[in-house]
Amino acid sequence: MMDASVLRPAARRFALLRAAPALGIGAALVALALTLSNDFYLYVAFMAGVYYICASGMNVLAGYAGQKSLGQAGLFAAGAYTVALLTTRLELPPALALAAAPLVAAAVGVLIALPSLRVKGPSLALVTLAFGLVVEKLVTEWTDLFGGAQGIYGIAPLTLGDEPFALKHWVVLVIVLGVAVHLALSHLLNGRFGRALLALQSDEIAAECAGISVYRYKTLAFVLAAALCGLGGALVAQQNQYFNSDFVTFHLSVFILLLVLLGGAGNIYGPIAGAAILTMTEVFLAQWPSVQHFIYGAMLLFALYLMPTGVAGAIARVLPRRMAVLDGVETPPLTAMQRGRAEPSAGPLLEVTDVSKAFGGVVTADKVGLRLHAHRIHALIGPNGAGKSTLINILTGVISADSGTIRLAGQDITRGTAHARAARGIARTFQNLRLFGSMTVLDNVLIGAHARIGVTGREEDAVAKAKAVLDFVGLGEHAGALAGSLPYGLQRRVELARALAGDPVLLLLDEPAAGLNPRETAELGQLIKRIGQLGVAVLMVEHDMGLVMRISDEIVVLDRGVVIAEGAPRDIQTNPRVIEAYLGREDSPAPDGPESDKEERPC
Ligand SMILES: Nc1ncnc2c1ncn2[C@@H]1O[C@H](COP(=O)(O)OP(=O)(O)OP(=O)(O)O)[C@@H](O)[C@H]1O
Repeated sequence: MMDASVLRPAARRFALLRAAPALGIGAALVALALTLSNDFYLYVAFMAGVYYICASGMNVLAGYAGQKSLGQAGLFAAGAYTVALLTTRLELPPALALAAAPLVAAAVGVLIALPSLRVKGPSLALVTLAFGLVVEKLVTEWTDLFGGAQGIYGIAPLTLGDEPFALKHWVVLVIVLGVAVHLALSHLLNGRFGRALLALQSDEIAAECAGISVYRYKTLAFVLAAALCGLGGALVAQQNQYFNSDFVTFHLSVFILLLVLLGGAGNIYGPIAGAAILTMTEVFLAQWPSVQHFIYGAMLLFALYLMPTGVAGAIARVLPRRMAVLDGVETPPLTAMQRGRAEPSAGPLLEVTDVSKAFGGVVTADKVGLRLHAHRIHALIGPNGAGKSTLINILTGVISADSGTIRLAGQDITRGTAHARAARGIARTFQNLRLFGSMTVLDNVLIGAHARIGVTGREEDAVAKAKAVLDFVGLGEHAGALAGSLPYGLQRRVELARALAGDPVLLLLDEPAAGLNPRETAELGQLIKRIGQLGVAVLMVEHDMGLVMRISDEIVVLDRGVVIAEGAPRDIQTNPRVIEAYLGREDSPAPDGPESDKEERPC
């Protein structure tokens, strides 16, 4: 066994080793390009490189963040017209213009991100489609600036000495840029950033509650995709030394999306496969331009219906899966949550005062007051529809209260977003499981640690801590399994591990025993008690009265949004208001002690 700190130089060597194949292939491609003298082949290679650069950005947006944009032609145009206008109108140096192109496209990307953040799925496709059409119209009609179909001539290319770049130099440049983009994106996407994007694609609410700012990450994905598409456009404009509105078509937007979907969305190698296959297809179909659109449409349908993981995904399925787990790294047992070290005798960790919430005429929280303490297990019980889940949603920032205040460790968090509250140490599980099912158990837990890891955190430390959390909940051997493939009881534990991974000070559990058998419920009870002993304040919404009475230090009873009782389990069992609230409803069992857990309530 070795210590994680010993691993640092090894990890650096490992990173270099990971970069070696891309650098080697890049060097081989450069050597090959330098031997080529046929302009046609060189041009095909250049366009393959440009398509790869555009597709790799689109993969971040569509493949990882799940935002299928149909407006990339507009961003390609933003880059192309930037170099065109900067070099012809302002006569700026071509290298400076090329560097400016992705920045201008990124700024346009922010503009399209803003409306797109409010919509999803087909509506998102329509918003981005509209953007592409607006740009197409703009560059066609505003002839004074963009030259319309006549285009802009005399775009200054890059130079070598005093000579303009030959086609061979452009090919070398796109290979160098392609390798750099690949390495940068591999680094980004195979870590915290990529996990966050995949998480928000899978479930935005669960991602927010794990500490991920969905808004910020979606915007970043739009910006990256825009910058790389703009770079592609700029390269084409400078290499051609000409650009006109005929380049900016809906067809181009579909083509860029197809590069990703056919190659393999959400796979770092997808854009390489897409660019290789579609460049070849384009060359082949050049003799029959009339069937080009038909074939691309058919390929899009094929990719969407028959090969949802694309070519790279299909290849990955037959290759042995590489485990991200660092074997041999010592994982010290969890003895305390780093932030959950408040003394048991300290004041309340969470103070809820007069919180109210109504949906139309339904009042789900009516001046609710609550005080939760570190090291203690609190249960929130009440008949169906009492407002328990709503209160959990209010405390975690998933929905906002109409009035009242919430203070965590003395700080007002009433208006804080869900991800900001998660970053402050409020973690939760959900009544209906919200796992990232197609990701590994380890990745689910790492996503839970998103805010704690931070931008500067080291991946191997995060993995070591995630493994410690998995061992703590008894899932160590399942780290590499896909979360969605586990039996239901284990999936519930994965959600619990994800919540614990962020070092919470407060853990909110929404019906953690729902769907568990009696043995699993008993084990869960033990686990929750151990979590309390780590210094965490636990609030558990639960209908299994056996579990509630066995492990709770304090119980709060909610009925129709009103707190009708609070106290020790023994007091609650004999409280007449509580008995009346339960017995008044046919669908809810009365809280009559541990024996009642044989009567499991269907959820
Ligand atoms: N987003 C919403 N819009 C409208 N009504 C809602 C919304 N969320 C909850 N409600 C209503 O608020 C009431 C309380 O629901 P909530 O899910 O909080 O109750 P609960 O105590 O958790 O119930 P259960 O034990 O059955 O899960 C219900 O009448 C529900 O229909």
